[in-house]
Amino acid sequence: MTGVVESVGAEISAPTGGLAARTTGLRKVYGSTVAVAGVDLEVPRGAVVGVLGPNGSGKTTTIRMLLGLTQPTAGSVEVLGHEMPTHGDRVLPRVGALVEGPGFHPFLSGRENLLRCAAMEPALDSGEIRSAVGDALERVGLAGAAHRRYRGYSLGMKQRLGLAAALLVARDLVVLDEPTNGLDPAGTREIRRIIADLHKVGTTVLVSSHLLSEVEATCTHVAVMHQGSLVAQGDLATLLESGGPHLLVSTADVEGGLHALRDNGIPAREEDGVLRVELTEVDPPEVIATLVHAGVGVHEARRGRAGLEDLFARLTEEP
Ligand SMILES: Nc1ncnc2c1ncn2[C@@H]1O[C@H](COP(=O)(O)OP(=O)(O)OP(=O)(O)O)[C@@H](O)[C@H]1O
Repeated sequence: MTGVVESVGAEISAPTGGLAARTTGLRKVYGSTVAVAGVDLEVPRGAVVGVLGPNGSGKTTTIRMLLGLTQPTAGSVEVLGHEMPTHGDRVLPRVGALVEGPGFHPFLSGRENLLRCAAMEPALDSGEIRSAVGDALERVGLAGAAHRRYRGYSLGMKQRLGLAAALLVARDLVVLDEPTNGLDPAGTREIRRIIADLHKVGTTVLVSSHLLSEVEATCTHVAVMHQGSLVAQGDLATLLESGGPHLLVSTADVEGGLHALRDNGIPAREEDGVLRVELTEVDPPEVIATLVHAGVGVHEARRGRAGLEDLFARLTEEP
């Protein structure tokens, strides 16, 4: 995966309805394959939205259509208040993107490639190009390897260069397709930090991932894709709780715990060797007090977050 940045002409206009991007009935069909099956995606302004889904669920195709890189079979796309791809020339300079596809010259160095990208950024004067490139290389941790040919870069270094290109100038929206692909744990942490920094300054970020843990660590909102469809979207906290808040209690005496809770009118069941207590009518202190009072030792009690985890497990378990 290599990076490519979209550019040209900077201008600010407020997107409608507090959304930085929106798709309506977005669909893409390749022959007999329905890659994207009518997606209504909403990307709130200022949010970090994680597009989550197993391989082949349509994340990249959706992102490519959002950026005007792939023509939809049906449906519409609005980015920063403008129809895409019709108004791509107005919108794309304000959008930094790291997406799959060829973008860099194999025989040029990382720095030379980035200088070429920077020369196409309308927001950069020629006098600002060198320092913008230097800053971007520093920011993604590639300054030390900037003189080396792109051809010899590892996947992780290619990812970093793509990200550097996306961050050459301040953007209103940054779109990252699987940005941690090929990165080691330290590189993954750096990407998280960069996303957090973008969020702090109010940049909207749309980032795809097939890892729930990745999305949980970085995103304020999530959109879950499965077989081309959007099966859930919303703010992360709400989705995580959507299966109903519950408490998972580890104890050596599960049977005793079940009796103690049920005797006190607290519905509970065993789940994978621990007690699961729905928190609709009781709160965690009451559950723990009931168990302790009955002489059932509590090793650990934690809030379960069934909604998104269950949903995502169901998606990823399918062949
Ligand atoms: N250019 C293409 N031609 C034919 N089929 C395609 C093309 N691009 C994507 N597809 C198919 O569309 C479906 C969705 O692919 P897409 O790359 O959007 O999924 P994804 O969720 O991004 O997967 P991954 O996590 O593996 O990148 C897949 O079945 C894929 O094989």
